[in-house]
Amino acid sequence: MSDPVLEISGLEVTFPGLVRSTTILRSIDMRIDAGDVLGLVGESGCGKSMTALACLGMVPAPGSVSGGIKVDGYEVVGRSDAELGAVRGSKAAMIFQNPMRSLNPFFSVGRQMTEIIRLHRSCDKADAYMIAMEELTSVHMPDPDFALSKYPHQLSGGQIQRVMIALALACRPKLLIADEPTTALDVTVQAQIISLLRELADKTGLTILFITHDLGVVSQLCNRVAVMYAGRIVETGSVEDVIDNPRHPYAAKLMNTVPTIGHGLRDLDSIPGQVPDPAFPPPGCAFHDRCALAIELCSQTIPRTKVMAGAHEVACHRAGDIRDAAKVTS
Ligand SMILES: Nc1ncnc2c1ncn2[C@@H]1O[C@H](COP(=O)(O)OP(=O)(O)OP(=O)(O)O)[C@@H](O)[C@H]1O
Repeated sequence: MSDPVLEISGLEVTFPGLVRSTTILRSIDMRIDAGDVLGLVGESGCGKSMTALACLGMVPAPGSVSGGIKVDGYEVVGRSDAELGAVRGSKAAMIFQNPMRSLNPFFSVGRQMTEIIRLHRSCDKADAYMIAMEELTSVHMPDPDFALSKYPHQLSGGQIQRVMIALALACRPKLLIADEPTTALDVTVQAQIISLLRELADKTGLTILFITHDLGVVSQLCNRVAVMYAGRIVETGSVEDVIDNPRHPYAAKLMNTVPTIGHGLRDLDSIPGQVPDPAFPPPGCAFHDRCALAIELCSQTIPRTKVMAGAHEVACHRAGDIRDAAKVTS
């Protein structure tokens, strides 16, 4: 088995508070192999973005990080900002929901792209411009020369997201982290960006950690899924394992009872009850008070992760019973 592109082990992220500290991420283990596209899903506030930020050593102060995060073999936890320069861009690059915020409105797209490319590829201005043109062509920007001459506000949301993907790829990262990169785009443009990412994964073997609320996108784009709940990974497996045969009651709820919205893609924010406040985590399994299958043990003991079959892993005391439960709760 080849070395993973991303290997997270025992990751915890904690923020100090006036009265008590709050642990946002708990015992996260995750592995992404070369060429995998892993969808990280879960309700709002469960810790998806914080996991992504931790991978680039970008947890905001005063958060503290413990555990291990290896990106292409390089340990991220405990590194200084200067050392993390070796990871950001060249080992892992990130694209965000609001790409406009990542660019400076006062400089042309061309100037910003060439400066960043020169920083990572040690080349002169003319070569950086050629690389920018090539990368914009590879993300199907209609007129790359024209796009490079424009200021960010003169391009559409979809075009700016293509610029950000091109910029990320120009640095030749091993891992692309995409944090809800299509949420702010209209449906047609969303579909174009998803199909572009799928094409890049197929053609170049790009490894992607894709954060989303949208299970339709997971089915189209990803080959693996990790489901997060209240700062923990509760189920991981292939798309077929997790979407067609979920074993955690939370994942089963997401996959079976979530209504279809507008354009036919399913959104996650509709399970009755609420994700617990991370400052006051319930004892035992954090999902037990929303779970139709909970037994006494669930309110007492945090379930360990069990391997169901192959790479399908579930952290639930009732994981063995969930095939029937999924039918009951749907
Ligand atoms: N800078 C911060 N300081 C303290 N707590 C934070 C900070 N940023 C996020 N959190 C908390 O961390 C938890 C996880 O947030 P995160 O943004 O990772 O969730 P998410 O799953 O990405 O949600 P969404 O889908 O809405 O983006 C939340 O409870 C949030 O309030």
